[in-house]
Amino acid sequence: MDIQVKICGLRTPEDVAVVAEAGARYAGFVFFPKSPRAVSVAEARALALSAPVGLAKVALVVDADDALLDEIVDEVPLDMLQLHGHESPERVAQIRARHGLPVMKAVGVASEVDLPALEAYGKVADQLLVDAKAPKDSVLPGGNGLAFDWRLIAGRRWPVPWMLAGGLTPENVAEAVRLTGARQIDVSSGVERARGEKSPELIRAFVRAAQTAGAGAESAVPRF
Ligand SMILES: O=C(O)c1ccccc1NCC(=O)[C@H](O)[C@H](O)COP(=O)(O)O
Repeated sequence: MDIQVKICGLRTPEDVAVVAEAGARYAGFVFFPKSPRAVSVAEARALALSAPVGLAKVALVVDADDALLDEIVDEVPLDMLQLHGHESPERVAQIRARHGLPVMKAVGVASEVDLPALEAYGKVADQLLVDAKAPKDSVLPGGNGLAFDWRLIAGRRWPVPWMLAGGLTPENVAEAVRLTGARQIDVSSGVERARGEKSPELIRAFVRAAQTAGAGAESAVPRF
């Protein structure tokens, strides 16, 4: 089973190069001013232009208005928009129609009651990001390095591709893949040496661990 990895919160051309060399599929740029990983539109443009072919560029926004989205989409060569705020299903559909880019909607999960939202967003988004719900007092709606109970989604499937996120690390990603059956994995805090600062060693270790977990899962499937 091929596991696709997204590394989120890249801020330097070196981050982008390491992520690509390590074999990740997606690179995420955060447009949320309060984040230690925030980049400006101009910075994101330079980062996206430095990305090699095959590395998909994702813009992460939080309840962005049309003006900001227009600016980002006009300036930054992108492959996907990640909506990480309280965007309603109607707003997701509107953004998708307006910008002509695939849209991934992040949904925070802490308990069973959060799961129906995944069904609702699965009808309007191109992908889902199944993430840990941010604590109420958190400044950041995501990227807090917190995991949720993966057993909540074990065996569940949605009508669109989805990524697992929240508190993943090189050490726990194999168990997360085993429990959830995720084929796409997203990480930010777990590959940082300091808040907002990516570690090349941790990025490489994470991608290796995720891909090894995927290969293990494949070999468990009987071949006839
Ligand atoms: O990373 C941020 O600073 C951030 C800010 C605002 C909204 C979302 C943000 N991050 C989301 C992510 O990086 C990931 O998609 C995901 O939540 C995993 O984060 P982590 O638990 O840190 O691995």
